[in-house]
Amino acid sequence: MDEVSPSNEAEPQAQDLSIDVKESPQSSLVSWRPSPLAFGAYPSKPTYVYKPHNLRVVVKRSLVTRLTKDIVETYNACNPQFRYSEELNPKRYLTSPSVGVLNDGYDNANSDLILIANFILANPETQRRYVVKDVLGHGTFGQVAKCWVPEIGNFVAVKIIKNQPAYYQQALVEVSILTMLNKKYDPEDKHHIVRIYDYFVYRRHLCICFELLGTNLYELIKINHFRGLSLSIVQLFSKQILKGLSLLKDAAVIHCDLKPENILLCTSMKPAEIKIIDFGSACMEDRTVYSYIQSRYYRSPEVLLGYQYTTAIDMWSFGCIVAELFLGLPLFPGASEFDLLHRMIKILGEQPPDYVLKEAKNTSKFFKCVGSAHNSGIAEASDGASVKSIYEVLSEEEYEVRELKKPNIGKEYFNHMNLDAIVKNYPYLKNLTNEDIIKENQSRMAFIDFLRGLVEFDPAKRWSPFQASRHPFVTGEPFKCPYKPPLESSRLVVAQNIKVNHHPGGGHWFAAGLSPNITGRNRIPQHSSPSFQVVSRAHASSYGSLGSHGSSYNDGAGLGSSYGSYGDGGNMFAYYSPVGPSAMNLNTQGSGKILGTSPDARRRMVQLSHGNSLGVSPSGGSFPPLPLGTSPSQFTPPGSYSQFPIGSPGHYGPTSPARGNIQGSPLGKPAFMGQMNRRKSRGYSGNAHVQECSSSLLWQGHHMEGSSLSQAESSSQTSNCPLHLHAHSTAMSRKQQSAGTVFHDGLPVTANMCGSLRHGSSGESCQAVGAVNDITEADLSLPDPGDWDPNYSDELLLQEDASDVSLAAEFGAGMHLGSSESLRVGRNNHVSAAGYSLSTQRRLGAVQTFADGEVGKLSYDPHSGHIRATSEASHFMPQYSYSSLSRLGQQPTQKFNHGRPTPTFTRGSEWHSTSQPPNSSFNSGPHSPGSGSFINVMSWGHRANDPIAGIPPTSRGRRDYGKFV
Ligand SMILES: Nc1ncnc2c1ncn2[C@@H]1O[C@H](COP(=O)(O)OP(=O)(O)OP(=O)(O)O)[C@@H](O)[C@H]1O
Repeated sequence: MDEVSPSNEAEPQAQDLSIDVKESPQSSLVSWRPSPLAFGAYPSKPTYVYKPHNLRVVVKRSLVTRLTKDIVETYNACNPQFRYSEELNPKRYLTSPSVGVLNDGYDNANSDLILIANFILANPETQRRYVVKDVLGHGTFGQVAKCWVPEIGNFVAVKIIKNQPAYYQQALVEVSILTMLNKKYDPEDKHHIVRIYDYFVYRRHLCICFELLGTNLYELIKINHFRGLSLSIVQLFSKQILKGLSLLKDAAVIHCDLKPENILLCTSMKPAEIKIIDFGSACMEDRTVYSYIQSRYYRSPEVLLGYQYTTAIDMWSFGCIVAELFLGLPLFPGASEFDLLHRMIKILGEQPPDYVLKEAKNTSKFFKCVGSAHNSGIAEASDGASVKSIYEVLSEEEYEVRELKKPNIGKEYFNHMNLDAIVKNYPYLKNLTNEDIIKENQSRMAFIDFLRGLVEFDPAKRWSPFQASRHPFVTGEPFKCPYKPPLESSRLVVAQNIKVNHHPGGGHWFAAGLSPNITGRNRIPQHSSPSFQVVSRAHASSYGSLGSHGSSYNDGAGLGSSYGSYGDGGNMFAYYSPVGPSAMNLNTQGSGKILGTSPDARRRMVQLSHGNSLGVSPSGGSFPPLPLGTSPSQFTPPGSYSQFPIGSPGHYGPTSPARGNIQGSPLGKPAFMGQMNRRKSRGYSGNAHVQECSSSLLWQGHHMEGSSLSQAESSSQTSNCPLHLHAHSTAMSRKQQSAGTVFHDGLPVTANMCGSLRHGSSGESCQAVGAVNDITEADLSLPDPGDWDPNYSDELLLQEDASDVSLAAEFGAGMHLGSSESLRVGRNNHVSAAGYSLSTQRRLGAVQTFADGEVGKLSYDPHSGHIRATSEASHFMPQYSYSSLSRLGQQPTQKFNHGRPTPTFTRGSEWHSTSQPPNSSFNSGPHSPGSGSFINVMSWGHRANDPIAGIPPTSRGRRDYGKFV
């Protein structure tokens, strides 16, 4: 506030008398020093003279500001003996646990770099500094920190990968794919794919620098109390996601983990913009090595059934996401794969086509054959109408007999178990006029038709991003009749090399796609659907190898170990060398460095110089590229040298590393299992995870029972945790007093809908903690999506979300990717062309710390819901996520920002287990919890007044695979 200050002449006296003296902007630049008199007796009369002609406007700093900003001087004024020492400052740890046990004490037991506030990550090559300010999230791969870049004057997000070779390897895939997408396919940043700015190795951690984004769509739904968003917002997001997906299709990249958590709001865009993140599971379309991909709720039928998959699986996930955006709840919240499939069949009123079931490797797990062999192929008539299939889905009992275990079945959320009815009967906003309702109905009809083209069982009939983007729901054209998509051209992908220079390992990349020396692998497999029409054309934007040889991750010191894998069209090789020279910093005689070096000369890869090594396998074809999508599991035990065939997509026998004859993992068997689990059974339920794992994991030729993991999980999941307590105490439950929307003649008759929240008691919470493993959807209740806030507006919600976030959009000057190319990074920004290659020298510590014992102890971390290796009790360390609810000006909620993965259904667990299911379009059927009631009745719908603390602060537990590090 501007104030009038005394004259200049009087100022010195005034300063002597009080620290509350007014300062001019100029004087504030001069360091203010409190005088000892400031703490003396207050003078009885002013000692300065008021002279009107010397009046000037000054800005007054508050007493608190001065005392705290200049605290050291204040202390000195109080006590001249006081000496400030930075070392004595208490550290604000951002990583949990914060005890350094690995990597010379830099890493915790989870191999995460221990971060404290203002920790500086530095790119050793460019000297660019990233000052860690907060942790944004946690994922399988490590931590994502919000960092300030002083050089640029802006924030970025830095993903700090765990210091383990498996994660390092896979993170390199993310770097390479994202680099390719950014540079080659989307140089102008128009396709809603996150921008990658930089990457480097710091204290043995690969650090990947991204543009800073905002809240993810799951958090957005959560902030909205799991009420769906309006169709106009769903349309807006759909359009943008489709842009991203069409880019991925052009680039022949499958994201493999599309879900609301991996779609983030941009921080500064108006209208709201979103971007797709997390390419850590992505793979090239012709390198579909893994059979267990996608988070369960968003898992496509072909992945579930073990059929060959393409970019079409992302379209399925996309369909699930848009449905969830509208409904506020997942469309197929399967507690197990069996449950997932049954939900799909029920809601869609169909089942996968016979041609898929005939070839899929898991068909017998879920279906029985009820027709004769000669009937095969008549599952679909020529006019497209389905005829009786020769396959019938197993009942629960039949499944149990076959698999010797009961399938996990989740709660049924929807009263109406078919897609059309679920959407049509979804509660309307209150106070809509008749005209609004008619419009809404029309939009819903278009939306249903849109969804039907996405969650289509037949991958060959499922719409492509291009086809979907022409749908009236997206274009906004009037919807009159079922949409007939334009004919989609298929493409012949032409191999072309893309090189990502200056890989942190030094030099050439391991392959991230095709290599010219791999023949016959650069064609996207076509589905053999009777209805699929292919018009082949040359692909304008061809893609190819991002590199050409295997990789390893290793200490620079001679005692390090080297890991690597590489493959070709028919085989994939993996190797491990316990004493291999550093793969990350070995220089060959040429300009390049070696990745994947083994002490065995036969396995050593010769690095070709950058200039001429595009797409060429480094050793004359002996070490063909590592396919994108490398799994942490691709490591072999010390000294071993394994080989397992890759095969083509869709051939899953020995194709997946999960089924390969790898002899073991340097991380230890449990570690390997944990890593495999990441790939195997993403979803929510820990039980389901174990179940899925045990049913299909083959390792060393044995059937993996999963029991050890199961035991580990269950025995470790009983730990109490204050956070959990908190989470449950703030969990909401609901009671829907009356709700229901009857669709009648196109117009809904909206019943009186209201609901309430209550905070669970701590006693209940304790129980819930103890039984965390038992928390399944069946125990959970729902928020009431029917109890709408008449004042609610999506736009307001989005505004709120974006309002408090530091912007990264201006970032860019000087940020660069690759070595010599100018790259646009983020909107409005250009990166400089200054090259940076990364020094990968391990300056600190000589030996990589991957001892079996360190990773072999499983425990359940109730903070995060992760199964993790622990060596000691984790710290109870609150963190306030940048995307946490506290950003909305609410009571900050304690947040352990470990990210989403959890072996339990944490999303569901956010609701109180005794609450009553809604009456509206949500079912209280056989799997629903019984009746319950809200205590402390609170209005549910009024967002502005909602106690945000009532929303559980827990991180997003969205996967069911065990976290193992
Ligand atoms: N660019 C970004 N800006 C803001 N937050 C981000 C950004 N990238 C990641 N995050 C946050 O960090 C979390 C983890 O990131 P990400 O999904 O990339 O990690 P991950 O280890 O690959 O996770 P997953 O376990 O899903 O594989 C995200 O959910 C998000 O909350």
